[in-house]
Amino acid sequence: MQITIIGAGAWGTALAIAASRQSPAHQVSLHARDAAQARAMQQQRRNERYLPGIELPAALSITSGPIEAQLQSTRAEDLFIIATPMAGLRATLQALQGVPASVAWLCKGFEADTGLMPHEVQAQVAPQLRAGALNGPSFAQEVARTQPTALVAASPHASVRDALVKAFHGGALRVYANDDIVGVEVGGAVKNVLAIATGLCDGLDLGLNARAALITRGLAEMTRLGVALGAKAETFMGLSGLGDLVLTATGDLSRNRKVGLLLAQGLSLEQAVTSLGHVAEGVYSARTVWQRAQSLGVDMPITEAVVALLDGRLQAREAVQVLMGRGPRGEAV
Ligand SMILES: NC(=O)C1=CN([C@@H]2O[C@H](COP(=O)(O)OP(=O)(O)OC[C@H]3O[C@@H](n4cnc5c(N)ncnc54)[C@H](O)[C@@H]3O)[C@@H](O)[C@H]2O)C=CC1
Ligand SMILES: O=C(CO)COP(=O)(O)O
Repeated sequence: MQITIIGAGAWGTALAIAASRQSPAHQVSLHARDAAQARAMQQQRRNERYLPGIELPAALSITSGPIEAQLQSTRAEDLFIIATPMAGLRATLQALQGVPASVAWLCKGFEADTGLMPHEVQAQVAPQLRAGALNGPSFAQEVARTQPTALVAASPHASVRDALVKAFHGGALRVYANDDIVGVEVGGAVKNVLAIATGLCDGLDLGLNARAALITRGLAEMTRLGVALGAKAETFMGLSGLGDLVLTATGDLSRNRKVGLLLAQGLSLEQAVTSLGHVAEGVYSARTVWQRAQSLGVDMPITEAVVALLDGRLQAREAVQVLMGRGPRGEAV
């Protein structure tokens, strides 16, 4: 099986390492958009910019240049992984149009301009692809260090789910299959917005009770949106819902949580985003998640407060007051 990972950021690099270790029978290549970065990785056998301190396996090949050049000999049993942020998904899918292989993306968000979920972007630009998403609670650094991790392979196509399991399941990685791609993608997008909120909550020292309340009520609003979009409610109790929400909201490796912590310290959004050196998708998807919820009549008060904060319409403590000032209601989702 040829596995081509497009995007040499933290997560693409970690999964390329994991796939290389998984089986000598798999040929794995990691494609960087920047030729200089690719050359540095080839020489140093590390990705110091995005995943410092981790050795790249000798069998992993590093490429760059137009991806179209690598598509000619692609077979149905091969796998392309799109490891760019959401902002790069549309163009990468366009480049992969017509490949016979399975395709899966790793990005977690709603497209900033259109509000579309990743599989909806694919339906627009490359509807003939056999495609899906690989999600779940998974910090790149831990996967690269071979720490135990469970992922979820989501696709309406059994062959795509199977290709993802074949490529990554084994050793320290477990890959569960799920055909509810809407639920998996809503979980992945909304948990980033909620992680900004919990980072803010912890940065303001509001306490453990407040954090538990945010996570639980965040899960309720994530589920409401997902069900309104056609997802199964039980998906939100799984790896891409509760699992990734708990990880990202409480784990200090999260870039989205860090944005909340930095905003609470008084940094501007621009200062917070720049200081990360990595993408924090919640910053770019919060507004579209909120707009999509509004268009469906779904109540998402935590997301609404995060959007007001990111837009500069509310200060951190005012956002807390708005949430605490809401009237009483029943707990049911
Ligand atoms: N880092 C992690 O632990 C995890 C990240 N993800 C998701 O995977 C996606 C990628 O995340 P990371 O690798 O961590 O990001 P990163 O910030 O470490 O790296 C981003 C990579 O994408 C490239 N890139 C940036 N904008 C691009 C564009 N418009 N077109 C093409 N390439 C572009 C950059 O050159 C870089 O190689 C995000 O959507 C993130 O939410 C999902 C699970 C875990
Ligand atoms: O999606 C992730 C873990 O599953 C990574 O979260 P951050 O993008 O917030 O670091």
